[in-house]
Amino acid sequence: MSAVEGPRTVSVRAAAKINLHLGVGAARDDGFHPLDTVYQAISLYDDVTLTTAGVPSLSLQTADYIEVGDVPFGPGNIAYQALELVRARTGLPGTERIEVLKSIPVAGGMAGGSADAAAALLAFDRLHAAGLTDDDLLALAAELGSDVPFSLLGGTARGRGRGELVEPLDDRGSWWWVAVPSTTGLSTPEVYRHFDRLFPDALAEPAEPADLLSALASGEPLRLARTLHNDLQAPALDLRPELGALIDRGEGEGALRGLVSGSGPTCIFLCDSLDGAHAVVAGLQGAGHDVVLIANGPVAGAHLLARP
Ligand SMILES: C[C@](O)(CO)[C@H](O)COP(=O)(O)OP(=O)(O)OC[C@H]1O[C@@H](n2ccc(N)nc2=O)[C@H](O)[C@@H]1O
Ligand SMILES: Nc1ncnc2c1ncn2[C@@H]1O[C@H](COP(=O)(O)OP(=O)(O)OP(=O)(O)O)[C@@H](O)[C@H]1O
Repeated sequence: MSAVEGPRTVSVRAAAKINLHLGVGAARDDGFHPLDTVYQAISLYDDVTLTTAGVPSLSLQTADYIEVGDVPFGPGNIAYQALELVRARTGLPGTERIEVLKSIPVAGGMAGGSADAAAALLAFDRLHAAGLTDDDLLALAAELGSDVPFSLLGGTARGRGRGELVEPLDDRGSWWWVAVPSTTGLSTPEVYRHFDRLFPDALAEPAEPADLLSALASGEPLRLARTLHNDLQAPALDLRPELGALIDRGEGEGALRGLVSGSGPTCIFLCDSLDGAHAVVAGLQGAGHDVVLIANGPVAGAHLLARP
């Protein structure tokens, strides 16, 4: 007599990213921009659950500040694309039910889609015991998007190439951030195109994060605040001028520094402590910003969740 095997389930959690430094060089021949960036994973998460199933399906649950309709269902979803890719490469048969629980703002400059792709890759590997190495997973991740390798790695890391070449960095801090998402997202390619329009003479080589690296190693918030840098902030603010007032307001409420997260429009504020972050939240909510989130970093990259 052979035992009938029931469905198997694996859940993986992946974090949002912010860019503490985002140096952007002139567009390469392939259209991508060379980057020298410092990523940090912060405590805002998406969870991806895969269950072996005869018929593939995708279901989505979102935090109350996320419009479920902003996230594509079916083949347009990057978690689905990640599974197509890893299935093709491993040659493993089977289909899965995908459940995405989303708290990372959509089209917010926080790599929410990349987190889901990274989580789906890792979940597939563990669900099917595919035996992919970390390097295999990083290479597949790079095919899915420039930010996806970092979503696997997490922590604080330098990103070069088009952002896909990642290496961990020494970070002695535990940093407190306030994040203010916008109700309407910004398209990443559109922000890069606007960078090209604003800076037709951009240097080929992106700016390096020299001072930021020593600030991270010091663990001192004020030092880090002085070295935060984002070359996509000018195009993002030009496309969304109201973000400038938000940054000023957050700094007026006591944040050490505010800036646009990646390609925006989410704005992030470095605070000196958790109490400092609560004060900034209260000030921004008082100024009419309904959704104001607190997160700390660095946190881990994509990882399995224990199941009961
Ligand atoms: C803005 C950042 O989030 C900063 O970390 C990333 O550079 C964006 O990474 P991503 O969303 O994973 O981007 P991808 O999916 O690889 O590319 C989307 C589009 O963004 C633009 N893009 C992206 C990365 C890069 N280094 N140069 C670019 O010009 C390209 O138009 C590309 O077609
Ligand atoms: N699983 C997913 N979650 C969110 N968006 C997705 C997903 N799959 C596909 N998308 C599409 O990708 C677009 C970009 O979404 P995402 O949330 O990754 O943007 P982002 O955080 O600005 O990206 P990045 O910071 O990496 O540039 C969305 O507008 C949506 O149409």
